[in-house]
Amino acid sequence: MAAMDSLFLLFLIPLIPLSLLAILALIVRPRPIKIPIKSRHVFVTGGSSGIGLALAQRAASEGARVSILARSAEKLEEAKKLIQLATGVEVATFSADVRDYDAVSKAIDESGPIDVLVVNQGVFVAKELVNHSPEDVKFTIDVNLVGSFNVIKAALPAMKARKDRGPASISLVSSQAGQVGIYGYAAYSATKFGLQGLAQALQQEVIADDVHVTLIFPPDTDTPGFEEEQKSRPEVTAIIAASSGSMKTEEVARKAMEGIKAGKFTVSCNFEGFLLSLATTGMSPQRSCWLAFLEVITAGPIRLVALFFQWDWYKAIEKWSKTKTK
Ligand SMILES: NC(=O)C1=CN([C@@H]2O[C@H](COP(=O)(O)OP(=O)(O)OC[C@H]3O[C@@H](n4cnc5c(N)ncnc54)[C@H](OP(=O)(O)O)[C@@H]3O)[C@@H](O)[C@H]2O)C=CC1
Ligand SMILES: CCCCCCCCCCCCCCCC(=O)[C@@H](N)CO
Repeated sequence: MAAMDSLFLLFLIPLIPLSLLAILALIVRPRPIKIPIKSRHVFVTGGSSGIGLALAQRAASEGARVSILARSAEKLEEAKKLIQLATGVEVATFSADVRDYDAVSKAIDESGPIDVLVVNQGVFVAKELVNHSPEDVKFTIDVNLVGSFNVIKAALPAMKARKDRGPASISLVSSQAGQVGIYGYAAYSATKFGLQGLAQALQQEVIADDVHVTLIFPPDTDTPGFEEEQKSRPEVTAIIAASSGSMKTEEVARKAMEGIKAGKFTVSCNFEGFLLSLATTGMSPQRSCWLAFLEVITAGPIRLVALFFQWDWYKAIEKWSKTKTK
């Protein structure tokens, strides 16, 4: 009898995860979606350098019509030549500052209705807040956060008005420093955390128009912007950021494009980034029942892992501040 009972229990055990998975498959929202790239209009802000340039080139090579926007006309021209050389595709360039709503709006209207909007422009200087001038803090917020609002607001009416053109996408390039606050990134992290709120609210507002929002979270990436940042980055910022290693620009663009096409809300770029996304998923939408399953069963343990990371980082900060005050 006892043997029968334990056999029965043995059959019952797998039923628990299986029914959880079945429930999640029923309830995850929004529903999974695929975003086509070929023959569509992809518009990339900050498309003249680094991650944005790599994304624009990737979209062109996949058969999209591509527009790029940035401030410097020279850098835009260079990027245009580079993409043409690599893919044979001629991209449209728009010189505008994302802080200037009218200029952004004019460029977007000129470019024609957008199917896939990639909001990627960003500035970053790693500096302790005490050493950061109020002007620089405001500049970071204006370009990274207010600029993103400007771009999306300017593109939204035409994106919502599309008829029979398939699912559209608005993706935003955040940062792993937009999932966890990091020493030296008070202003920068604040702007990238801001994108999370913008993206979550926006997804609810545009789902009925078949527009799908994606947030991309790269680690340190070997772009021209990063090269510049490294010249003055506090040592402890570099130590903490090293927990997630660094990636090649093309690799980040490949991950980002895969995520956009798969219609994911959250896109992590490496293994540490995947852990970070599990740890910080909170109230964000999840389209995949498999990932939802993983989020539910790892919720407790991943918090423990996060606390170990914090332990390690605070040790580094303590050690570093001692050597500094000596
Ligand atoms: N590199 C990294 O380590 C990481 C980067 N990121 C994020 O990825 C994004 C791209 O970064 P990355 O490729 O490194 O940066 P780059 O500095 O290499 O390129 C930035 C791009 O944004 C444009 N840009 C900057 N300011 C403005 C503005 N006010 N108006 C319009 N365009 C502007 C630049 O052109 P121009 O100057 O001519 O305007 C350029 O095309 C950023 O949002 C960044 O925060 C996230 C994680 C890691
Ligand atoms: C639960 C476990 C979590 C484990 C991993 C945590 C690792 C976090 C590292 C954060 C690195 C931030 C890099 C910012 C890059 C960036 O945006 C700058 N280069 C400026 O552009």
